[in-house]
Amino acid sequence: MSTTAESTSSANQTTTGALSFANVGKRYGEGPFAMQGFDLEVSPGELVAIVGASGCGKSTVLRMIAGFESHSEGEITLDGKHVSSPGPDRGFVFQDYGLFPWLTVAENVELGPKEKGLPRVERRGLVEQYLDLVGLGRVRDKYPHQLSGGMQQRVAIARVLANRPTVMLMDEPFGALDALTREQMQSDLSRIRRSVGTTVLFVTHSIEEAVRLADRVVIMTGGLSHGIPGHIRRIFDVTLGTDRDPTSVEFTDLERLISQEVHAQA
Ligand SMILES: Nc1ncnc2c1ncn2[C@@H]1O[C@H](COP(=O)(O)OP(=O)(O)OP(=O)(O)O)[C@@H](O)[C@H]1O
Repeated sequence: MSTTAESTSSANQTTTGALSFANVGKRYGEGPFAMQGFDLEVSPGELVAIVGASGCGKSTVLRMIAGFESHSEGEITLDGKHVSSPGPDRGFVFQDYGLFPWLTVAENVELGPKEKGLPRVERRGLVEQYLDLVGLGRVRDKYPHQLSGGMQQRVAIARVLANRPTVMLMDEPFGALDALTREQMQSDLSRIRRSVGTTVLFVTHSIEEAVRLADRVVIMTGGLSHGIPGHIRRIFDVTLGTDRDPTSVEFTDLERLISQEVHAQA
């Protein structure tokens, strides 16, 4: 079982999970554009972090890829296919975990494969594989309320990965965690995504978190409260390698540059 999933994953690393936004804009109802002119190409297996002031449209971008929201103009494609509704090729990790409290950890992770109609033995294999990957094999029979916040978020990640998505969308996933747990989750996410090869779009308010995790950092600015649609201000490549030291000069220099851009006038 694990061999099958791993070979699918390595295929992901080179072939699937290419996201493209071409001149994408979003209006809620008949209101003004909340965001507009969003152009971005994301390569398979890339982790792109989106930062920017509150209300510039970061979550809107994720929700449009997820298919939770329609886009009003432009085009979004995943591996060349137009994105218009939710699908198992895109998994969403929310800040508040979104686990079903009446299901055990294993049952939560098994949900997606069950919906897909996979046979029981294959489902169990996936549950084991992804709970092991997030380090939670031992709590498979517990309920979400019996776990810490960090553990619940790990279950949420395993639940998404068990669907073997090509893209994982993460909206402030570690925002509710204490600093130590958050750091641990960041290094776990780096390890996990290297292992599964899924493309990741990651929204965060923490510039340090973005620099720790991302291949590129997209800075958004503007938004309805500024009177102009949210848009991309600048994109930074992060070329700090895999073992990033937040106290290094290179790290703090980049963090400072990004912070200046985020806090500049819209
Ligand atoms: N369902 C909705 N209906 C109407 N307006 C909305 C809706 N969802 C978001 N908006 C508006 O769209 C704009 C962008 O919201 P969005 O949540 O994408 O911003 P954000 O950058 O993620 O903000 P935050 O960092 O605070 O989460 C905001 O002005 C928000 O009020």
